[in-house]
Amino acid sequence: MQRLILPLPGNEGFATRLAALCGGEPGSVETRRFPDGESYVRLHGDPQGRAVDIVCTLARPDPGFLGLVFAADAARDLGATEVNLVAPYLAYMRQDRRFQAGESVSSLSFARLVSSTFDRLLTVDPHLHRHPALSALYSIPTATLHAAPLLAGWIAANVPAPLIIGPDEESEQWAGSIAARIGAPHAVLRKIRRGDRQVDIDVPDLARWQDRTPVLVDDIASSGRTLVAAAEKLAGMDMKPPQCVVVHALFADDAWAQVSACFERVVSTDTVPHPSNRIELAPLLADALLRGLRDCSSDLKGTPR
Ligand SMILES: O=P(O)(O)OC[C@H]1O[C@H](OP(=O)(O)OP(=O)(O)O)[C@H](O)[C@@H]1O
Repeated sequence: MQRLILPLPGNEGFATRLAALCGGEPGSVETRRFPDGESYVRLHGDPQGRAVDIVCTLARPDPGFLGLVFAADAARDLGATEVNLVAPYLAYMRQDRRFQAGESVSSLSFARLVSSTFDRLLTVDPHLHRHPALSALYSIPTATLHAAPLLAGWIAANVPAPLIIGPDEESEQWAGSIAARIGAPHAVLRKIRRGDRQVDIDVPDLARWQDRTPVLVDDIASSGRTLVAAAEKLAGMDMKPPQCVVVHALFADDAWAQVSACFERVVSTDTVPHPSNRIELAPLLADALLRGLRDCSSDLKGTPR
């Protein structure tokens, strides 16, 4: 039986492409607020006897999260054989430990809530720096997809003679893998985060790459301070105008204006809808759904709830 693809509001475009690519039936989720502010949710599409994939990217997750839970519970009540969360961007991955006494470890709390609601989770490049895999946080099977090959393809097709640059030590994995795929050199900067919007960047000597176009690659652009600080340092080094490719285009508040002013071009994947989206990931996710969420990454294990 065809899968039922149910997008939460704002995810319709991605879900329509996904459904077309994996042969699923697109449905919809109607949401509104009752006068007292509580959430109303109604599914349009019949979950009875079929796998249901609820599509909801989790950028700015707080206002819609209860509606997402209600939609999943409704699909299960109405006979879905399994209820999966397709979250191209996965929220709450950065507060993954107690940095100061008394803080909540929101990564773990959020993972518990999602794991108690869904059977499986499919996502793209979760911000996993201190945990080896999503299975360290989530108790349901999780499938992780990686955008690096597509980022590499975009850079190879659009930027002649690139120098791939990761803004911090943790981005070595991205920068190294993208550079290796396209036969380009890469460099990694040093970042010290001093606060939510305070970042210091040190740049190594890049003089031997002055004939190349610097391309910053990162997983997330949120406040944009990492990218702005890196661009400011590069500007003082007589390099060619830099470009930037990110996976998850969160661009909080005025970040888009700040970042786009510092780079010749900024592009992103479509995990979060944004004017910078140029790299389409629906085919990657559709392929994962067609394979039954198998073989996406090593952390697809555990028992569906
Ligand atoms: O746009 P911004 O607000 O600068 O946020 C984006 C940056 O933050 C994340 O790393 P982070 O500095 O949080 O380091 P972490 O790997 O220790 O979480 C991410 O990998 C980006 O580099």
